[in-house]
Amino acid sequence: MLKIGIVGCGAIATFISKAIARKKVSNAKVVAYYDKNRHKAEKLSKITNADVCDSIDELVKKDIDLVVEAASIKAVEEVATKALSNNKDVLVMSVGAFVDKELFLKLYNLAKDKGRKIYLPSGAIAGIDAIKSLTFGKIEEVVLKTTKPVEGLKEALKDKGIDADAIKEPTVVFEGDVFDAIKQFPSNINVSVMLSIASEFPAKVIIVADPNAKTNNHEIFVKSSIGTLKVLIENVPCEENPKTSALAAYSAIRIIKDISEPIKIGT
Ligand SMILES: NC(=O)C1=CN([C@@H]2O[C@H](COP(=O)(O)OP(=O)(O)OC[C@H]3O[C@@H](n4cnc5c(N)ncnc54)[C@H](O)[C@@H]3O)[C@@H](O)[C@H]2O)C=CC1
Ligand SMILES: O=C([O-])CC(=O)C(=O)O
Repeated sequence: MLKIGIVGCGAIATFISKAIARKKVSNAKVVAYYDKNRHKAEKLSKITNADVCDSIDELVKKDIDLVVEAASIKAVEEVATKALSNNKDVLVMSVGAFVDKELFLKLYNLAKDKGRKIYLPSGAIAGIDAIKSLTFGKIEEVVLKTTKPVEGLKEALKDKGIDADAIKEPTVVFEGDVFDAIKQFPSNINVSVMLSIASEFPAKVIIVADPNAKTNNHEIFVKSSIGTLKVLIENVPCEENPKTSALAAYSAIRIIKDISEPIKIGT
């Protein structure tokens, strides 16, 4: 039985908790939660009967195998460092944190020293399996075009001084590299960092705010000497947090299932 601790008890943690409680993953159980808002952890503990912790330190000292970070980019360094130092594997949802190469190397080396694993789920995009394989050839171009309903981009647009309510037609609100994309849209474009890590190539990113969109769409283009990949995924947003696609949560659930079972399907 894979024992899990979850840091961050929002939309993704809710999906994971329900999937485990409903036995969609039968060889795993949630043992502990921590959220800076204790009330959110208490809500999820009612689903799984797991303990509610008062700190990350308390959670990583529990008898668990895997710590799931589903909180924020800012939380990743502390959660992953403490999990790995306490001999736990860690699954990171806020992959955008790894745009910081120093942090990536620090956690990579810590995991290596400790003999532990860092899991980065495909999240809200598809095609990571093929993109990883394409790195054995020469990658020439990586582009991500993300279109989201205006509502899902509202917070980030406000921070950029853009009035989301004034957007009446599909509008490009960002065009640039992955580094600026994740800085300006930290809760919307973790997928661009995932794509760049998988392809080992900095992605060009275009973000469109569409007042008529009902889904979070990600169009991926990767040109390489091995082949050209084009993927379009139209994701249903989570009710609890429309910025986040349900697929992102299900990709975490799928990794948990893969870790807990004797067979792993796909790359
Ligand atoms: N890799 C991917 O494809 C995707 C990644 N994400 C990222 O996954 C993370 C979780 O997403 P959601 O569940 O939708 O977010 P959410 O906003 O619904 O929930 C996050 C929870 O974490 C808590 N939290 C934030 N910082 C914390 C900290 N330092 N310590 C403890 N708790 C903390 C909040 O109180 C909240 O309850 C976010 O960073 C999000 O941007 C989201 C979608 C796709
Ligand atoms: O869930 C999505 O569609 C993508 C997302 O929010 C992210 O990558 O941060």
